[in-house]
Amino acid sequence: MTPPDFAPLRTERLVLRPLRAEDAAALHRLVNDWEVAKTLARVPFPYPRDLADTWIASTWAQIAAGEAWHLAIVGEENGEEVLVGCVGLTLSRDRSAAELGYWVGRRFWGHGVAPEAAARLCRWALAHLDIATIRASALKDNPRSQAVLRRIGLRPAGEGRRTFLSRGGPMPVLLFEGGREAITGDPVPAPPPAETAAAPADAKPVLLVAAVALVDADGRVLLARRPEGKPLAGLWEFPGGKVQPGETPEAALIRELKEELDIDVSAACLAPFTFASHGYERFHLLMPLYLCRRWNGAVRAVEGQALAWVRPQKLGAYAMPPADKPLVAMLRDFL
Ligand SMILES: Nc1nc2c([nH]c(=O)n2[C@@H]2O[C@H](COP(=O)(O)OP(=O)(O)OP(=O)(O)O)[C@@H](O)[C@H]2O)c(=O)[nH]1
Repeated sequence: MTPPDFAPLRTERLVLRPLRAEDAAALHRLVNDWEVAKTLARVPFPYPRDLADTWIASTWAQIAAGEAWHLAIVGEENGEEVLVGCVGLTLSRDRSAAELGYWVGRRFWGHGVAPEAAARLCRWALAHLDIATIRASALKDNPRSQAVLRRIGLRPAGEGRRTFLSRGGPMPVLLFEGGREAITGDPVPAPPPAETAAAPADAKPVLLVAAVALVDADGRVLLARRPEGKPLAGLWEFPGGKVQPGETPEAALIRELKEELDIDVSAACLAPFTFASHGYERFHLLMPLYLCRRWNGAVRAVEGQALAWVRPQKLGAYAMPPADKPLVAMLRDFL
């Protein structure tokens, strides 16, 4: 077997990449340490050397099957790549959630490696997999790991018991979970204009976003997937974006469609259809939705975002921001 094709994920200081057969010795050295093994559910102690080889091969099979992504966390020391730990996500049976796990070699503790690596993998997963939730657990006697989970945005979700191979039986754990809002952030509001300074302290700014349902000759609607790095990454939405100060919604759409999809649209081809008015946690979204059946140029994902032409009846199968739900129902009825 060979390592699967998986483009490494980079952070400021680390690279997350599939494990390699040559990592086995270093992996064994780091994980065959009671202080590390005692925090891990599926790791025996002592850890047999040949288990490292078997486990590495099993991670390749899981990535290839799209079931779990256990990656090496590597850093750089004196210009050389060094294995620091591992981070992984395993899909739940119904594939709607993934379980996060990680460990860091003792010599690398205290540098924020675990939150940096775990946050990166979670953001990747929410943007690229069809999951809505990330779950994790940490031993009750492991406050350091609990702090990591809180730091990446997961929230406490009760208590449970899990079998720990290293401890020889079930142990009490704290459960954590979080969705897109918690991990990739609530969409960030535009700063409120000066006139709203006198508004009540709890008033949310109103954010004006223009969006469009592009409809092709077969009656299919274009959805774009919010790319990694944006709030709510991984959700599917109608192309569009924030209306800038001094811009009309139509001008904003014409600009966004050129920037995001490389097509030219004229204001005359943007037919007002309906709007969304939705209270997010930190702002209120007001989003006119236009219909457009004519444009110049071939639709192209300029920002590398995934695109899908979707039949109206199939729109419900795509996870979309909560504001879009009523729009989808109206589109389905209309088209
Ligand atoms: N384009 C678009 N935005 C939507 C939809 N539904 C929805 O809630 N929104 C929200 O509207 C806001 C649009 O912001 P955006 O981040 O896409 O806008 P933008 O491209 O101008 O942002 P940027 O320049 O900051 O990257 C986000 O908060 C997004 O979650 C939708 O169907 N299409």
